[in-house]
Amino acid sequence: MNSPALSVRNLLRLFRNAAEPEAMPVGVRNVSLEIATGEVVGLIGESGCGKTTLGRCIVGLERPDSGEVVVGGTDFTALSGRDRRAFRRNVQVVFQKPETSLNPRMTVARFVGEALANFDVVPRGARRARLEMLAGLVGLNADALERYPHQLSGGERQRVAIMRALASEPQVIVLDEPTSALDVSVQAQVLRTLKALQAEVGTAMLFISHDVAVVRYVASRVLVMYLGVIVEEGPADAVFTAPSHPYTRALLAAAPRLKPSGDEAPPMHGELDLRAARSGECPVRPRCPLAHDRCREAPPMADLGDGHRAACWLADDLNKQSSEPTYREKTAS
Ligand SMILES: Nc1ncnc2c1ncn2[C@@H]1O[C@H](COP(=O)(O)OP(=O)(O)OP(=O)(O)O)[C@@H](O)[C@H]1O
Repeated sequence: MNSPALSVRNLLRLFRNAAEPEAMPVGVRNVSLEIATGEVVGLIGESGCGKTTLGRCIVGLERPDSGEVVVGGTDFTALSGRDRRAFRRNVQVVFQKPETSLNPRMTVARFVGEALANFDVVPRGARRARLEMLAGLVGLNADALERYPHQLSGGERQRVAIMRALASEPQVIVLDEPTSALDVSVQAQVLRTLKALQAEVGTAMLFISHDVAVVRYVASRVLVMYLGVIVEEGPADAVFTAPSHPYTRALLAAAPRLKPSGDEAPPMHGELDLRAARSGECPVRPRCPLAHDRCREAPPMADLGDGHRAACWLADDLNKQSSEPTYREKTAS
């Protein structure tokens, strides 16, 4: 990879539950990742596994306990005050509900124009042309620029949020479940726009979703998170066609639109439960249908080639097994 647009190193952000002081704290545990310019990386995992916390640390809404978030060579976590605020132009976020970021009293032109002015992106006289260009990029008509949020549909509002995120020409955009609140047909349109944007603007994107089918559509690389750690990562094709961690296999098997018809991927036992996890062990052990004695020791990331890695003692075997034609046919969407 050329020098990455985003490099997260050993990021730690844990929350303790005051009511259960002996339980393992929840959050993000020593996560490292890189995203290249123009790359869309998907982050999948069950609700509560730490996806949003990681995204919030990357965009500076949450301060990590330790670790680095390096964007264009600068460690964002080391900045404070005015430097930190100014640096925000490089890392933008799009949330699930655009209502949480749009200003109901501002037209689209004013709302997005504010970002152009705040970050001094283009001279005042060039702002209107830039707004029209940005509207075109996200698939909005120029007349939408004069509307207020309540005059737009849900899909249009999300396009405005994406437009505002793009306005400051960031190096990285974190999209946290950006299409989960939209109707399925609108979701598809917004996803197509995001894919087109990837080719056009070259911003690095971290696309967070619990919907593995959506991630499969937009991302070229995928990270799978479990209780705050990355348990599998790699090119989307490799992870989706040859999942090599029991958790990834269970996650894909449970996805309505990717479900294999066979029983090659046994489901995880029970719910995500941190109280069952023991430090030093494989975090998935209490729920893993393939758990064995060795899993009392946390497995290292096994290198499966081409950047595909999985933290499981059985990763090589699972990789071979799920690369077999029968499994691949069944998991093809
Ligand atoms: N400010 C906070 N204080 C205490 N606990 C928190 C805080 N923020 C997050 N958590 C806990 O950290 C864990 C991870 O939450 P997070 O929202 O990052 O997960 P997620 O994978 O994004 O889930 P979801 O898809 O439901 O948003 C959860 O157990 C959550 O309750």
